[in-house]
Amino acid sequence: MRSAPADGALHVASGAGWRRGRRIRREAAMSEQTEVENGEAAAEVPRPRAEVLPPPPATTSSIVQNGDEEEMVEAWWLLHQGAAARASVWQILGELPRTVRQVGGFAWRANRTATVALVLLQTASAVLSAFGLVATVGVAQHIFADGPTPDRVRAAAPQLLLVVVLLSLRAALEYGVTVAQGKLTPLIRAALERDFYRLTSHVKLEAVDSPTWQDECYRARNQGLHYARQIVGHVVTLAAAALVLVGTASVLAVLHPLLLLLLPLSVLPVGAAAVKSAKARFHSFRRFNEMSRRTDVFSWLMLDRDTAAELRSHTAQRALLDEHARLTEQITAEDIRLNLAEARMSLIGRSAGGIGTGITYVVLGLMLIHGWLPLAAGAGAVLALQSARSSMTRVVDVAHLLYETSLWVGDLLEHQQRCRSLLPRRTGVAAPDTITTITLEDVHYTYPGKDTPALAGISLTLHAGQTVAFVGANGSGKSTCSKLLAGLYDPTDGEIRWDDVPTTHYDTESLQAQVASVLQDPTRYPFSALSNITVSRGTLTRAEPQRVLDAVVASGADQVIAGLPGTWSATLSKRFRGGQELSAGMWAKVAVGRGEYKDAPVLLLDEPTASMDPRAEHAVYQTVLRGKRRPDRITVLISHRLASVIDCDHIYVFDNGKIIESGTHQELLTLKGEYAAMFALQAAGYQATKIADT
Ligand SMILES: Nc1ncnc2c1ncn2[C@@H]1O[C@H](COP(=O)(O)OP(=O)(O)OP(=O)(O)O)[C@@H](O)[C@H]1O
Repeated sequence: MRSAPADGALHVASGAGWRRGRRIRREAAMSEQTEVENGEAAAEVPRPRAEVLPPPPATTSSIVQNGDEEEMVEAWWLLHQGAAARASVWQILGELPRTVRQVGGFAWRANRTATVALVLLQTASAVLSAFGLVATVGVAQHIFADGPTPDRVRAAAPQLLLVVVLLSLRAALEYGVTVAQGKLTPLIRAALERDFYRLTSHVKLEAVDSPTWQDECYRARNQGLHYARQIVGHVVTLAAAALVLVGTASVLAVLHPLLLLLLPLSVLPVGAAAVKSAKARFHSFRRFNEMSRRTDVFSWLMLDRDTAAELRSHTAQRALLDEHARLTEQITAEDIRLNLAEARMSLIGRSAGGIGTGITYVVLGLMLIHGWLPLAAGAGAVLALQSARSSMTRVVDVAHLLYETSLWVGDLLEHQQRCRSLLPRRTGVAAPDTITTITLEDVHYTYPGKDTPALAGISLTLHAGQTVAFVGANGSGKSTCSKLLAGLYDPTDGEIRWDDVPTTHYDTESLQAQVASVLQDPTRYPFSALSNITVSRGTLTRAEPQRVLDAVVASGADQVIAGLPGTWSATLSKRFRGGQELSAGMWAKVAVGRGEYKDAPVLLLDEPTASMDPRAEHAVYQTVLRGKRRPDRITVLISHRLASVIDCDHIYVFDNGKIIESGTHQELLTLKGEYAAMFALQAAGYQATKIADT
């Protein structure tokens, strides 16, 4: 690093020192300008590093080509889609106990009373179903008995009444099941959703940078949470159908033990057909989904407000419509093909089921002929077997659905577990709320998944009351360094110390709370103007009125907010009715106001005024940087407009993750290095205009 011959006095901490230093530096800047006019320093303008890029091909595809199914199948978001179609019956059955236990756990934690009620009511309903069947058989026995018809009907009447009572009771119990399920489902989903957002919004920034984590997160949110909503319903339906099957078996055993043998004969072919058609349905669903996701991209581009202006200005609507139409045609053809395939599958299923039923009735007939079974019991058996067959179909369908659903929910839970391991450091020690020095010692930082470091040995010391600037070419590491200062990343090597205590000693979040960052591209919160300021102190609903006002006056956002209908309560987003749209410069003022309101001992400003008009920029520098609303504050300014860093106490010039020069503006000009060259280039632009004007 080329260091300017700085003496300690240049690290001005007092207000008087700041102003004196400013005057001296101004004079130096003016004499430097003369040098620029002579064209001396301009000769050292750094050359951009060159990479050789070959020319592109003449034709290209958008996001999907005909026949690129392989790529679609392997897309990460499809991980579990169609898993039920691929799994064997044993795999599906093997997963069931675990899933039921898991869902039971969710339900128990969400609401114990509703869970107990659900289990009891569901079981009672199944028992009533079985009794209902027995009562129906009783009715049949009377109807098929010997004697005159009026007598037989009269004899059947009490049993008939019992059937009606049992059915009504069952309806009441099922209502109870629906109510308990209706309570549990939203509670479970809300609990999972709360956990999901609590964990994902707290994980280290590095994790958020990782594409793998992003993929997982997207999948967990879009699929996991979606399926979590359905899983209770699936378990309840499966339990109901399975209990009815058990009830039916008991009824058959009561009618005649031999009838139990007829049960598998009747339900297994139906079950096999249901397995086949469920697999076909899942397979088709998966393929259909893959394709519609592609069209969604185009639909979104054509509808979204953010893309609307550019789309029109490029007159690119036609190109997008063509791609959309091409994909829609493929989807339509696929849709028709799948519908026909499903129809064929259903025909095969029904035929298999029909054969099974035929065999059952033949056996039943033989039993009746040989007198093994009274006619009335035979009629009851027909009813029982019919109910068993429809329950079996339901069991198979729901078991498939539940299998796939449980994979997605399992994915969500795994993601949550991973997030727990990615939470920021918790040492139980809070960072101090006043800081005298921040020292970076040989700090290295490499972004996850990258080979080259973004910071390669940064050493510097920042003092309370100082304003320092980070300058340098794009991608040289300035923002990364400020993020490390903000506690958003930890060095991969080297150390950061606050008053000689390594920052790893403190809770990460407590460090972050002591740093106000105004980032390059500030977040445009779709909240009220007031919440857009208070959010920096971790609240959207509570404000310290005078402090808010001082902060927005300092940043110039007071004029922005005063001009909004509704002022403080105006919603800053057109996405909501009555919302207001701010310009980029206005947003920048709001963001600086937000940083000021935090009133932290460290303020990091990453190109805060890039989109502001010259007057607004000047005002921000006067109040935020020079006005020193907090005299003990360490302020770091990142800027490409070198005119704005002239007055800083110290300037660090970054290049390729290293500091190559540092000093005051004057010292750096004297050094005639990279900074002097960049400054000369910018100053020459203004100078040329001045000369042309005169
Ligand atoms: N989140 C990230 N993940 C991976 N690499 C990143 C990330 N952010 C920045 N980088 C890389 O780190 C290097 C330094 O980037 P950084 O944003 O710190 O530069 P900068 O000096 O602030 O640039 P600019 O002046 O353009 O804002 C660059 O090579 C950049 O591509």
